[in-house]
Amino acid sequence: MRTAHRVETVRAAETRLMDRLPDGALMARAATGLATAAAELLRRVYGSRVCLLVGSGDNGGDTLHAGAALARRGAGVSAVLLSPGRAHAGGLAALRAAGGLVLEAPEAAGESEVPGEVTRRVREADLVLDGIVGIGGKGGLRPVAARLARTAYEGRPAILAVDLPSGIDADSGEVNGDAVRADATVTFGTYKPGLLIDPGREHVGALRLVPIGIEPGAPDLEALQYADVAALLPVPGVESDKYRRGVVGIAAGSTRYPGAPVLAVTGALRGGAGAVRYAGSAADAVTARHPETLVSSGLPSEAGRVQAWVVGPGLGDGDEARAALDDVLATDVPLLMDADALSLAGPDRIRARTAPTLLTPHAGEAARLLGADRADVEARRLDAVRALADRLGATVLLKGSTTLIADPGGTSPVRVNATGTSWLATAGAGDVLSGLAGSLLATGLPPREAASAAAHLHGLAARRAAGGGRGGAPITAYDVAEAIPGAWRDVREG
Ligand SMILES: NC(=O)C1=CN([C@@H]2O[C@H](COP(=O)(O)OP(=O)(O)OC[C@H]3O[C@@H](n4cnc5c(N)ncnc54)[C@H](OP(=O)(O)O)[C@@H]3O)[C@@H](O)[C@H]2O)[C@@H](O)CC1
Ligand SMILES: Nc1ncnc2c1ncn2[C@@H]1O[C@H](COP(=O)(O)OP(=O)(O)O)[C@@H](O)[C@H]1O
Ligand SMILES: [K+]
Repeated sequence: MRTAHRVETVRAAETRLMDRLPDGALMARAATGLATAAAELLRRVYGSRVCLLVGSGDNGGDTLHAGAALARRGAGVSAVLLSPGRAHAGGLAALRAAGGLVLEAPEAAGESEVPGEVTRRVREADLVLDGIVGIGGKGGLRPVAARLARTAYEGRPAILAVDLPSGIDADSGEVNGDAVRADATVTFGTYKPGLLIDPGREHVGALRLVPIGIEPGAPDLEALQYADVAALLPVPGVESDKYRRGVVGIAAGSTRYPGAPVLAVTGALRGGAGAVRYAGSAADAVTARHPETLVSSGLPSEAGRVQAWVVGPGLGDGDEARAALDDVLATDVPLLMDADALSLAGPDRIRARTAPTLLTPHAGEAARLLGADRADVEARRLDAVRALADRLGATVLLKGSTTLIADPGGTSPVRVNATGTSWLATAGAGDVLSGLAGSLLATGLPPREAASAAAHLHGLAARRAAGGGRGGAPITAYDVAEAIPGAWRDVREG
């Protein structure tokens, strides 16, 4: 499990530890880890050119100390102080003692006064360390810092962010204004939520944790790793039969959208349930693709027993859709609500449910349920997913470039899934996810676990289908569904 903690929690843990350690010990640990990561990025430290962007706080202190360590190993290190009078004194002394050069580009003097020497040092460095601001930062980059960051992208240096890319919000991943875009980030003690949630996450690059000994306790955010997901995935026992494995029902589709239920069924068939029932008007399309599906065209409750229902993909908003929705809302089996079902049901009827309920909105659907703007939801995903789970009294999986999963009540950490790829932004991918998650619900997993396992597998499947790494190729939602068994095997085999 990868865990992340909010700034408040990190600071409290830091205070507890500092009471037991000599002054500067934590910064020394952070700086050592940072210098090691910088050296790996540089490959050859001796003779390399390193430029430090240094703000007024301890983030600048870490950076100056790491710069001193690199200078002692033969790098040519220059530090650009953005608040010359307030730069970390110990770090500055260490850098000077190691032969580093100190330059100034005061924020107060403004963008037009940045000395040419500073611009040149940034542009021509092999590596720039972003020590402008860390967990003490508020808002986006100020103008001089923003300009130097731009100079770095336009030049040749690799950019290594210290603790977090300056300008992103550590707790939420919000980016208000300019923020550093790093090739790599070294974070100290624990991950910060903003490093794992978009839009902040897009600025992070390769992420590395340097342990410094803090014990921050229960996390605010967690990301499941292979072993965590493997422990959740149901495996049939020798005595299993299709009913004991769980039956999932899909209430989806309409004459206008006959394809969505096919995709949901495709995901469900690969999600661990022993059988998939389909209820709706697209039975012919479903059986044409999946003859193994148990289909019916009447109301869901007349289709036979299931252990979980999925309602919504391609349902439309006609009378049949309303009837199917009313029918499944009245059942007491776990229910996954997606797409049209979310807007048709509305907040009050979702809140009224007492059986386990999982909602899988994308940002637009979440915005409608919250009465907010889509852009606001995308900018503040963590707040949005928590608010939605609390207001609707249901588990919420918020889709998008970062998938977040929250239970109501705020007592358990929000889960984040980052196994996906932007190739997953393709029509119908959400329908596959709803079938997959519904299938896992039917096997007996609680909504939070079913949602986490489904999001993880779905993202991995997309990567397998698209071809991993930095490349990849366009994929269809069907390709994603077909790649689920491979992703499942990868997870179980570690
Ligand atoms: N906690 C730990 O366990 C450990 C923490 N460690 C390190 O300490 C870091 C936190 O240090 P910190 O608290 O001194 O805050 P930090 O982020 O350097 O900057 C705050 C200053 O920046 C300023 N400022 C604010 N917003 C700004 C902006 N947008 N643009 C520009 N400037 C802005 C603001 O001053 P202002 O100019 O607003 O008066 C404020 O004074 C942490 O990230 C990690 O690197 C490690 O050493 C080891 C253990
Ligand atoms: N940029 C992205 N990176 C990773 N995953 C993404 C991205 N954009 C969308 N996704 C994922 O793709 C799926 C799209 O679902 P959805 O928006 O419901 O599409 P549809 O309604 O067409 O099925 C979701 O699982 C979502 O998390
Ligand atoms: K930083």
